[in-house]
Amino acid sequence: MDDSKRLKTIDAFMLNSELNLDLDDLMTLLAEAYNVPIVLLGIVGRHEEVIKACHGTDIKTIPREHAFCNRVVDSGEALVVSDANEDERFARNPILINDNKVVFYAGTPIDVDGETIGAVCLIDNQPRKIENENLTLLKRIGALVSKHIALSREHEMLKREHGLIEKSPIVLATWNFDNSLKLVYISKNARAVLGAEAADLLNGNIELIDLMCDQSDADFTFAMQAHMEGVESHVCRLKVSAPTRTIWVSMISTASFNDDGSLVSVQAFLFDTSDQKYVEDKLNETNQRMRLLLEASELGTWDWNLKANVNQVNKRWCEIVGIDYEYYDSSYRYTRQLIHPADLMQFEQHLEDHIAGKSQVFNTSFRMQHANGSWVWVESYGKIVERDTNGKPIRIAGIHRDITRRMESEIFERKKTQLLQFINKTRASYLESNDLTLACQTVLPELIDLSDSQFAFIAQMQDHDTEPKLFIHAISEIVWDSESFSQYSEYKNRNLYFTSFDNLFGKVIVSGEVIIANSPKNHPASRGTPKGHPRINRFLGLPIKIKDRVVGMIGLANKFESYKPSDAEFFQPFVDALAGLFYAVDLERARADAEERLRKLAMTDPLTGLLNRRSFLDECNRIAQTHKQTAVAIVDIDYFKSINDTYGHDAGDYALKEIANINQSICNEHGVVARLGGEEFAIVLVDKTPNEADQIFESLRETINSTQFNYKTDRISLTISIGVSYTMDSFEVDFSAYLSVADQALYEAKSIGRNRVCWQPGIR
Ligand SMILES: Nc1nc2c(ncn2[C@@H]2O[C@H](COP(=O)(O)OP(=O)(O)OP(=O)(O)O)[C@@H](O)[C@H]2O)c(=O)[nH]1
Repeated sequence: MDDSKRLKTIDAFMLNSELNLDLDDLMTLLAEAYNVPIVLLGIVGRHEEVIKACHGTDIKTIPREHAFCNRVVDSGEALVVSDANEDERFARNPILINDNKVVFYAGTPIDVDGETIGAVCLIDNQPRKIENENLTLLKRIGALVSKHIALSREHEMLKREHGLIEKSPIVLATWNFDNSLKLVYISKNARAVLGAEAADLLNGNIELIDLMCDQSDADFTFAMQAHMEGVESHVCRLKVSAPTRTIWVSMISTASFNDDGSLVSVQAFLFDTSDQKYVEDKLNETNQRMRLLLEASELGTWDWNLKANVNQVNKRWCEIVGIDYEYYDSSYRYTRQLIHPADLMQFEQHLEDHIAGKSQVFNTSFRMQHANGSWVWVESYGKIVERDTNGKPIRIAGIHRDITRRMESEIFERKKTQLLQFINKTRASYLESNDLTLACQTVLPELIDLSDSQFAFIAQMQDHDTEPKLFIHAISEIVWDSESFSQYSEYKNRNLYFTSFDNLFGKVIVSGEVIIANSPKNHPASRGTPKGHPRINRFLGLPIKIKDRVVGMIGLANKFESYKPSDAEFFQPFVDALAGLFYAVDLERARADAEERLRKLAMTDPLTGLLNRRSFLDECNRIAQTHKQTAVAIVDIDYFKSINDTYGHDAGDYALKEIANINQSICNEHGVVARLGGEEFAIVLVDKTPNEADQIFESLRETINSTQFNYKTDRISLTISIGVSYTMDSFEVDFSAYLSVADQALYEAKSIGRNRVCWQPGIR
């Protein structure tokens, strides 16, 4: 059968000798009453029956399988065996008590918690009978013994519990209420814990409240009063003067009440928590010291609850950003909106990394907006200080340090270095490309970056023509409609000019002064922006000057913060560098113009503007590279000396210029015309057959022959003679030699009557 439940009821102490039932006298009484030699009380365990009280034997245990009582336990009923010898269930039972076989047995069950755990039995070594009423009496005695055992067990358990408490540092106390609370129990360890004997406390020699010092007697009275007023449980901490030292005792008390709500009793645990209090005090002290230290060290503190999204800060934190502590809004959203937009992403990335466990600490620097509108640099250092049961961070705490001064000087130094590099880059770019526009375009993005602006342009004045205008070397791409698009295309083609100066940037040019407009629409010079143009919130115009003459400007717009005079000062070296470059470019341009003029002068005949002999020969050699058929002619005015003589030298000059013009108008499109000197011209015709060339020369001769040259009041008629040489392959030809050949043909023309075209012999 399954007797596990029953065995559970018979716990260890019931089987061993610890539980002294003190029932041996009862067993003797029963032996006498029933007139039997042996009476015993046995508890049947898993393997044996343990005799807990007996009369007439010293036996301690009986193997379970031989125990008659086991039958009682199995059936839960009383058992009477009048003669075991006659009963086949027991006939071969080897059990002997006092060397005698058990012959008579009458047992009644012992029931505890509804389980039969053993039996009280009468035993004899002779057959006997038992009257019914005697059996009933035995059963009643069995029931009484059952109760006694249950009570003994409970008593033992309580004793153990109390024993435990008495060895522990926890004092258990009970007060009963009868008009007032009276201490009716206090565990013995009161002496060890509170330094007063339990007996003294119980009989009133010592009052518990008298042990308490400072305000603790009031706290104790308050606790008891609270229970009398219906409070069920209460916790307080009491300072107690124990004989050797003062201790801190925590008291947890609970009250029990009648159905009508009237107080019955109060039970309390009192335990020494001095160590804990010491640690707490130390912690408070440390915290206090930390707080003072933090305040003295100018550190702001923050404590951010991630769950509630609330950021608690101290006064100093508020001071750093100029906020009144009383009006501080602890929502994280508020803190977030104080952070500079340019720093926010980095700030949140650091935070995320720390929460995700990627960094040991959260440590970053960023700008926060001060209540006065300026930006302060803050260094933040924090750490997760609390996690939930799943290990998820729920609190981060840290400190803030105002590092504005340090950062501003660091940034200023860094920017200064950047500016120098930037200026060098501009110069190097110009020197490398000899292209100022390209140099300006190259550095424009860095200029925007360095000035924290959104837009910028670099422009140079061009007033070589009558209308002054501003040439845009470089400008941010701002396109919002087709017109601005074509403007930007003009810029790409290096053809964008600003011509109107009746506006904000014009003011820079006209006044030659730095213009700072942090609210441009309110500036008197502002004419607004075209419809569709991105908003210009802030503007800084820097004039570029050479010896007080404005030669250009830099325009910067939409810095996140206000432009300040210090910005203009900061960029002055760059402005000067640009002025230097503008000056260099102007000088270079003037030098190139002069050179070009000189070159042209060296190449041309001053009277007629035609090429001179040397440049004519150069031109012929150039032509020879690409053209094969070339006719070379020398044109000479007939009897020119007599023109000079008759009409004067000026008239002669006039005639020379007129003939030069006719030469050009007829021959230029076919080749090159030059004046060789005196009244002699040279003409080269290219890609013409001898006949085609001859027609052109003939037409030239005829034109001059039929033209009347009017000089002042004089009517002058002229003729020319032309000598022509010709080559089919002009490559590597010596044109000086060909000129000589043409000269010979000219001589021929002169000698046979003038006003004619004569060819090199053998060509036509
Ligand atoms: N007005 C003027 N006369 C010049 C210039 N250069 C040369 N002459 C003159 O041109 C004249 C050339 O005369 P000649 O070489 O004798 O020849 P010609 O009178 O044209 O006679 P043929 O060539 O034989 O028909 C000289 O009187 C020069 O002084 C010039 O630049 N201007």
